[in-house]
Amino acid sequence: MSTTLCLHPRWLIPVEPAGLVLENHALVMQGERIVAILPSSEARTRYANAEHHTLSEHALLPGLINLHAHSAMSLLRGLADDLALMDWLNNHIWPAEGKHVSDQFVFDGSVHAMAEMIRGGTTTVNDMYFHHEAVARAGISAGMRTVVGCSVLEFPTGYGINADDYIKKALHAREQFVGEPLVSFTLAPHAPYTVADETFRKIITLAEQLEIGIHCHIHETRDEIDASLKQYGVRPLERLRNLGLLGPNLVAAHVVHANDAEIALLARHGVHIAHNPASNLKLASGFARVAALQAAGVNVGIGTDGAASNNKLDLLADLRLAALLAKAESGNPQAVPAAKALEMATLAGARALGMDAHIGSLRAGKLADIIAVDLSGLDSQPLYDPISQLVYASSREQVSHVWINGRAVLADRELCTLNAGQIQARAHYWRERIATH
Ligand SMILES: CSC[C@H]1O[C@@H](n2cnc3c(O)ncnc32)[C@H](O)[C@@H]1O
Ligand SMILES: [Zn+2]
Repeated sequence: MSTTLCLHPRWLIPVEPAGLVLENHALVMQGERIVAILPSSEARTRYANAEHHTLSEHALLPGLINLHAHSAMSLLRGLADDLALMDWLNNHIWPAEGKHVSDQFVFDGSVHAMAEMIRGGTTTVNDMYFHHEAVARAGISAGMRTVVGCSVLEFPTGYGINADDYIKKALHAREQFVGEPLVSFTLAPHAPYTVADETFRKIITLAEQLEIGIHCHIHETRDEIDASLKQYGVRPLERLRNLGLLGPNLVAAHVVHANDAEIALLARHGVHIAHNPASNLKLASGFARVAALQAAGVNVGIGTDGAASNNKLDLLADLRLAALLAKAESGNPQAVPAAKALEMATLAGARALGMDAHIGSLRAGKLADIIAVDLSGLDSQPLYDPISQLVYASSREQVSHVWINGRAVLADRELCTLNAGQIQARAHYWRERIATH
């Protein structure tokens, strides 16, 4: 019988229903699951033999879900800054990836990113990269819930040769991790400008057969739309609709540029959006119309994108940015209020991944992906509203504890599953290799 852990936080924020804050309540977990949320006093009698842990000045909430990341790109952080997307990719990132990306690079970079994410309260990452087995192994080492997005492009990158080869590698990788509780797979056609119609059709069929999701960069820049109009005579979203890609198993990363008709189209097809506010600002891609998307009923989660375009992997910072940007972009201070921002980084992400029955909120029966944020410091005072404090005034350093699938991966701000010193050493190793070649 697994041990029973009973957490007694100052504030318990289940996220579902939005805005609810429970005081004098406890959360009970057993094995990988939350088994009860009940008044603290009742928990102490009903679970008298359990391990009780008081978090007297902390908020307890569901783990954050990073809906769009390229974890291994942590090793390319700061390599090429202050550039627009296509210059950044064509002239800097793709050449560097061509030279350096290997199984070991992806494992080291992914572990590094996961350590950083866990320390900031992220418990699930929806990744998209190469060397899928290495990403999955990194997730298992970190104890992090990992959705491995298997990239598909038409051209060689050092990992695959052509679209069929990338797809073959994706299917092979997926087979290696069947039954692994923390790891799942998606097919990740890179973008409309790097993937041909025929490949999109193959991916749609395969995803349907395997019952897995699709993850794709879409409408990230104006250049992408102009190029599509020139090559295909239609904007990318119309092309993808015609191909049959739009549906509830699609996570569309970015969607910075969408007109009213396209927003209605996304809503009609139940497409999920991974909004990446920091990356969109840094690459000068533009301002996603988050308020309009949400008003139309589109589910919008939050991603960091890779550390080479963010340059941090700090979801708490980015959910604050998402809330602030939505207000400025829409001219409406009520756009994305604090509780909505928190929902975007948790439950909306879970919904986008088809995992909302299992993660994304604190509820009996769900998996125990949980974080504690210390609100005792002067930066959090005076504290009128813990959700406001979390979203508008907290920083990643305040994340004190993280459990994933019921297992402690951060305790009193110390990593439990990973060795920070070793991760640093690997980062130095890669820095030397990359900077001198
Ligand atoms: C197919 S996933 C890996 C591939 O995508 C590149 N990439 C990283 N960030 C972005 C972005 O914001 N837009 C488009 N492509 C991006 C990454 O360097 C890999 O080559
Ligand atoms: Zn990306």
